[in-house]
Amino acid sequence: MSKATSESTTAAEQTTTGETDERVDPEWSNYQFSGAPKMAVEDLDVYYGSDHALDGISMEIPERSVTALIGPSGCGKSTFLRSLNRMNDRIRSARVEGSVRLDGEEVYADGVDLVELRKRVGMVFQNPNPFPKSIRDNVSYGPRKHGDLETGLLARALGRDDTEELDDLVERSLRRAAIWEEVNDRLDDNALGLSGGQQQRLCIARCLATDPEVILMDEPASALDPIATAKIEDLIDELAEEYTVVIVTHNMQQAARISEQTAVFLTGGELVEYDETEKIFENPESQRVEDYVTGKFG
Ligand SMILES: Nc1ncnc2c1ncn2[C@@H]1O[C@H](COP(=O)(O)OP(=O)(O)OP(=O)(O)O)[C@@H](O)[C@H]1O
Repeated sequence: MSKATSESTTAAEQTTTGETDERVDPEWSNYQFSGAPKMAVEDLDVYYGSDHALDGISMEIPERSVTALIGPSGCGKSTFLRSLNRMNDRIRSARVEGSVRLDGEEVYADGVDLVELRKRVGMVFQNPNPFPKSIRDNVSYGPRKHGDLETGLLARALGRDDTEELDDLVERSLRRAAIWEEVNDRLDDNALGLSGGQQQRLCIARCLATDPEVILMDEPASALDPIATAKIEDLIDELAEEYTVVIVTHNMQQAARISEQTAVFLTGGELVEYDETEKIFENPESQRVEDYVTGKFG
């Protein structure tokens, strides 16, 4: 079945990597939704040295929903995710051109406070990465580091002690991350003693503790077993009531289960199609996307 029926979109020779000269129609990624976008990306190019990793990406991300990014290995999903909160700035060879806006404000403008940006746009990585500290200290790490909450001898000596607020924040964040019931009797235990799935929910709690508006997730369940994965998926579903979630996943069933809209990146760092998840999986416009989601390559 070919979806590329117009003259201009005829799919050409398909290789096993999905490379083809099928023209990418900008209409295929012009996903329309109601309300203002939480994030808006326009003509985004990212280079690593002379390698062109993302090629002219434009897409808008609706708030309080789950947006999935899918595509074969190396097509630029993680690069795109990192460009949303300027994590690519940490990579020496990376160069970013184009625009990313958060609530209409340019993320790449001069003078943007990167700490503040990454508080508003938090990130959860593929492998759970708790600090070798207590569960409590892991969750409260961000607010303490940023000086939002202070505890301890020095703080008390200076007449400031936010221990109660901190305890509240730890409980609230662990509850929101659906792990409170499992750890509330051992908050002072080392986080490395938790299972992989618990560690990942703890990392989500740590991210929530800085009160983000957008949560970027880079394959957050790929290192977990099916039961732990199901818990993370349920959690993502709940989080989307309050937060804007953008998730990279290799697992297409997962994208289909948890996201409202899906963006498909293909070889060469192109955004080929972006639409409601159901449309992407059941009736995509692009032949290459159809071949990818039906498992013909990738
Ligand atoms: N730190 C880096 N330095 C140089 N090149 C990089 C770096 N990170 C990614 N790249 C290159 O950029 C391209 C896109 O990589 P990226 O990791 O964004 O893709 P991806 O779709 O997330 O892949 P995967 O699914 O395998 O994680 C690849 O060619 C990759 O080799």
